[in-house]
Amino acid sequence: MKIFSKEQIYQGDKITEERQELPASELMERAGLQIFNWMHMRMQGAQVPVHIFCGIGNNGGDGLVLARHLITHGYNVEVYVVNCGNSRSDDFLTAYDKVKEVTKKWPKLLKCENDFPTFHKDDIIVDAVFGIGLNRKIDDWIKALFKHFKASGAFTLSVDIPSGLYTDAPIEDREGVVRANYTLSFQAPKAIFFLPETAEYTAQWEVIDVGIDREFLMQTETEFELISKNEVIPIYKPRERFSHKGLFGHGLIIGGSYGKIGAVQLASRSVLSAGAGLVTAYVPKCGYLPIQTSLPEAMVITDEDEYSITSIKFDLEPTAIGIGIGMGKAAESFKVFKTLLTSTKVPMVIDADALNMISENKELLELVPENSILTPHPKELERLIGNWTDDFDKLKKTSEFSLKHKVIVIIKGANTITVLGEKKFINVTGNPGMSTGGSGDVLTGIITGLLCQSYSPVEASLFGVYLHGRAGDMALEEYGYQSLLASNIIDYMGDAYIDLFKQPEQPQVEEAE
Ligand SMILES: NC(=O)C1=CN([C@@H]2O[C@H](COP(=O)(O)OP(=O)(O)OC[C@H]3O[C@@H](n4cnc5c(N)ncnc54)[C@H](O)[C@@H]3O)[C@@H](O)[C@H]2O)[C@H](O)CC1
Ligand SMILES: [K+]
Repeated sequence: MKIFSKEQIYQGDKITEERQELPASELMERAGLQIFNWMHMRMQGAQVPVHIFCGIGNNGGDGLVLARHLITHGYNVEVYVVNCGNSRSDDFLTAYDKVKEVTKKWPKLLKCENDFPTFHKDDIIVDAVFGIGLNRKIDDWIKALFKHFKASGAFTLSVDIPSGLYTDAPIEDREGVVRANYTLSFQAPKAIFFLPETAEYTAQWEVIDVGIDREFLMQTETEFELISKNEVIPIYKPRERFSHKGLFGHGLIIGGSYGKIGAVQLASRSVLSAGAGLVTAYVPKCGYLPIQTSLPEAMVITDEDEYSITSIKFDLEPTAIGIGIGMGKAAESFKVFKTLLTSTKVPMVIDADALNMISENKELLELVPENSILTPHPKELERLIGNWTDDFDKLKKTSEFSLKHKVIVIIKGANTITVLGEKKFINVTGNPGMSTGGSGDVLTGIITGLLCQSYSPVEASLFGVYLHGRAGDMALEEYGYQSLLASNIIDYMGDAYIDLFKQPEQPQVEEAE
């Protein structure tokens, strides 16, 4: 799913109004009605007090349209206009007049803290103060209002985005942002719902379709894209009936050192669970027995050294290589890694200590083959690209790094982001149970396994990250957040594949009018 920028959203509105020949404020009418439908379906006429806080722009206008529908359907509604400026938008004013047509109880004007209403924790707050149009720091009394929302403990529903967030810039003051229990966002989610510094402001989100011009939506290229099942199904390569293991490639996992052989076992097993035909583990001698006994499906080649990798010599032709897991940074390991970078022609996933070796010897970057996949967690990323001031700065620097060195960077985290030049793909699967030792080794193995089956490096990255997270989500149901182990993620890879083609269960609730 595409994630549009603020400028693209405004442009989409304009194009839609022209092409569909819509009267002014029709999109706002659609937006407000859809939010009403969402609430009405859940509330079924319940008389819970609903407090709607409207700004003076179009986000506020959406709140006013919602208020009108709730009032005409007999809900218990209080409407407030948060008087944050003088320039009310035209559509806001139209929506305001229409509210006055349906009730004698006019919206209350809030100008300062003394005007704040009190509410109960069982009430509902609708936050329609600021949408994507926020363009400067908010006043202190509005910040106090948002703190007042939070202190009440009432369920807070944000319209489009939690007020106080910018769509394309970091937060200025963390207390000046509404904490939404739910956000109903128009046409597409916003990137800030997924970035580490801003995701916490909305516990859940849903997209509301306001009927923006389809052609515009299809043809507009976006910087961000959300990767969920719909996006990976077209990537999936089905198996032919008469296939054999020779068609699915031979993965080579290079890594391990004394005490860190398990990482290679996990990655090698993941290569096979992702569907590669064969896997070979290249480990120091001390890894021979553990891998042979714990993973009979794998072949093992050992280094000359007992404890670490000192010479990478093999006479097989791997289809893809995953390197760095548990490898350590011994001087000899560095030398052979450098040699491998110059000699290898097959696609490569570079992880863990291989990334750290690159960070400590930046000249290695010149040798990294084009389209290699780098899989850093945030600390490893910082060592690679330097520190950043905020999420936006981090993504900008990662894009520059990706463009300069022609590599794909997978920033691992709660919403793993795959960066390919300017483009950023945000993954939706995965859960905090996966923050456990070995989880990254599994990801490296899965992506290597997909590269073996002729998925392109971008496809393997997106599909691999998705499958890894999905398998983790399915494993969570059995093991729970605390007990989930990296090997459980591998156990659920089969289910993650099968789940790709399962139809979601249809909700049994009838739509309200
Ligand atoms: N396709 C869609 O997504 C649709 C979205 N809609 C809604 O419209 C808003 C965007 O509306 P806009 O009027 O451009 O901006 P806002 O309502 O977010 O408010 C801006 C408003 O407030 C002023 N302002 C900005 N920053 C501050 C500040 N710090 N302090 C005080 N005042 C501030 C600014 O000058 C404006 O006057 C979008 O989010 C949706 O909710 C459409 O209704 C339907 C189509
Ligand atoms: K809002």
